[in-house]
Amino acid sequence: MANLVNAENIRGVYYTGAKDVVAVNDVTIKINEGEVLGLAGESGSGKTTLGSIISLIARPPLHVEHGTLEIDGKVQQLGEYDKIPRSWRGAVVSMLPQGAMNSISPTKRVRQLVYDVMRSHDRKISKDEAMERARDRITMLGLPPRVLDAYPHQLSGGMKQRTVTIISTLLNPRLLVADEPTSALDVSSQKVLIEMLKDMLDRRIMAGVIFITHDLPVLSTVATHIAVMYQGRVVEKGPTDVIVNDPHHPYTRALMSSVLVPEPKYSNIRIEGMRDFDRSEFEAPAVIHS
Ligand SMILES: Nc1ncnc2c1ncn2[C@@H]1O[C@H](COP(=O)(O)OP(=O)(O)OP(=O)(O)O)[C@@H](O)[C@H]1O
Repeated sequence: MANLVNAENIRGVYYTGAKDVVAVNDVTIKINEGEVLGLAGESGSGKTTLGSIISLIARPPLHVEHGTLEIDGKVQQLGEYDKIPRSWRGAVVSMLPQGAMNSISPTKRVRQLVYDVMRSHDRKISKDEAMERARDRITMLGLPPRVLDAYPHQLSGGMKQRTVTIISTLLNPRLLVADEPTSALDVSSQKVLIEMLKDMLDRRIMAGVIFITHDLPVLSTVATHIAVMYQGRVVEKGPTDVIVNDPHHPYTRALMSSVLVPEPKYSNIRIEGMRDFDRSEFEAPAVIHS
């Protein structure tokens, strides 16, 4: 499969005024076309920070000290003094932030949100054209066109999340970074959203996805590959079945054994809290499976 994304040597630090927090520490990840890379790791391990840097939306107090992002062979330096072309945001890489469905303006109908997104990229687009394109996309992905006329509160949680996902990909980004898109949904709405994301990939609406979640069972159904983060670093990365069934790094093994709905291989293992471990154990070198 063709290479889609090379994100290399990314270092992101929060300058807090007191002690700086190194949230992403020299991380390199690669994604091929058609892949869903799941980012896993405990709270605070740096998943959201890495996602925001790759989506080009890092803002102070977060500073990108260095890193490069290559998408489809085009290279962009990510350092804070490097100018990022407007055309990359939303159109080359788009982020669906955590809680997006609850942060959309309650006073705007979906059609207005759609127009705002389309217009941010193409100042000349008419309302009619924006609506026509959105209606086509919404219908193609199995939602009723009436969602365009709805206010956010009129949609169910699952419908709202599917709608914001569609809006965030209206510009056909090459890469979608979705941060905890399923965490506020019930199990059946999670399933529908995951099916829609897969459908969008099949239809080439986007060419690859970074899917950030705490939820390892969800990740094993959606991700083709998983990268496990621990204290700002990727400690293990590989195909999903290898990470789930044969993890090598001690932290990945601990993370997998903490899953409450374990894979068969883990069903007889005592569930161990992360606090039972000596953290120095996790300082083992990163394991990258091809
Ligand atoms: N605005 C901020 N200022 C200072 N430190 C921050 C800020 N935002 C995040 N951090 C710190 O950066 C580190 C990485 O946080 P991040 O939110 O990226 O982790 P995460 O793995 O996404 O966690 P979660 O799963 O809880 O969202 C943590 O130590 C966090 O406390």
